[in-house]
Amino acid sequence: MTSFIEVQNAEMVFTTRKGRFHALREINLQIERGEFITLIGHSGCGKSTLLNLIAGLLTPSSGVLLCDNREIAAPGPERAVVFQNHSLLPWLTCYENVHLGVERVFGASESKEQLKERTQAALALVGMSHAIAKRPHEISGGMKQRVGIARALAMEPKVLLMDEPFGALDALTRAHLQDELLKIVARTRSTVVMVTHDVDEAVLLSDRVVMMTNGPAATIGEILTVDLARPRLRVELAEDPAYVHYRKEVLDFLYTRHGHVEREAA
Ligand SMILES: Nc1ncnc2c1ncn2[C@@H]1O[C@H](COP(=O)(O)OP(=O)(O)OP(=O)(O)O)[C@@H](O)[C@H]1O
Repeated sequence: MTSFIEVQNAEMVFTTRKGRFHALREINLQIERGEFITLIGHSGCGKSTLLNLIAGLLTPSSGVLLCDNREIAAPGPERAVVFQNHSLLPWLTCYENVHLGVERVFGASESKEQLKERTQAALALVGMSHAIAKRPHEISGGMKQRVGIARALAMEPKVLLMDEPFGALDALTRAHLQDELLKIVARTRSTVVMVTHDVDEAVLLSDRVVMMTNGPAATIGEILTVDLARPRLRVELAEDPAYVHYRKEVLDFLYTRHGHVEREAA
């Protein structure tokens, strides 16, 4: 039986002005429904490339990707993407930004009232009901990111793909949104694949941490299963020996076994 998401022998070779660049090699990954997966690795190793392959924004040079037994050949509403820098349309209100996605997915099958309810419910889920009439420039970075998450969730995607969604935020806002995301995902039971640079974020959120080797021709080095009970509370976890152990495993992989090439050369 195949898993919910299957990446089978995926290779990614980019054609650049300087020639061919082999970004990813032999990527094999199985993700089950409802799993929270993070992709971690040094800058430039190919995390976003792998996420974009799953999103259908890129096509692999060879290999196959499947979602729910169908080949991923293009982007689709069942795989919503949240980027690091929110991608809200600046001339639309928060409500309109979310409604746009809702209309695209459910516009043909549901009434205007139902679309409105979906939009309002998604904004309520991320605690943004108070700002529905505001435009992106009138709200903070953390709030914009929440609206971006609301837009993605409102489309009821089977998979939520997130590329460093909290990377541009200050530490406190980031921690707050991580906690919110944990609660939302517990409610929606979404399957999530998230790119991160942050070891604590990876361990706190994930069922499995996919650790990538350095590029070029990067691949999956190791996969760490994080067997910590949910709900997870960051303050309690900080001193939990199991959490400390998982964190060290990821740090060892990144800085001992696969230290960044630039540092090694130095
Ligand atoms: N469209 C493209 N054309 C050519 N090379 C590309 C393209 N997209 C990515 N690359 C190269 O592929 C490699 C992997 O890039 P990618 O953005 O996936 O890495 P990343 O791990 O997400 O990096 P970061 O953590 O810095 O965001 C890099 O060397 C990058 O320069």
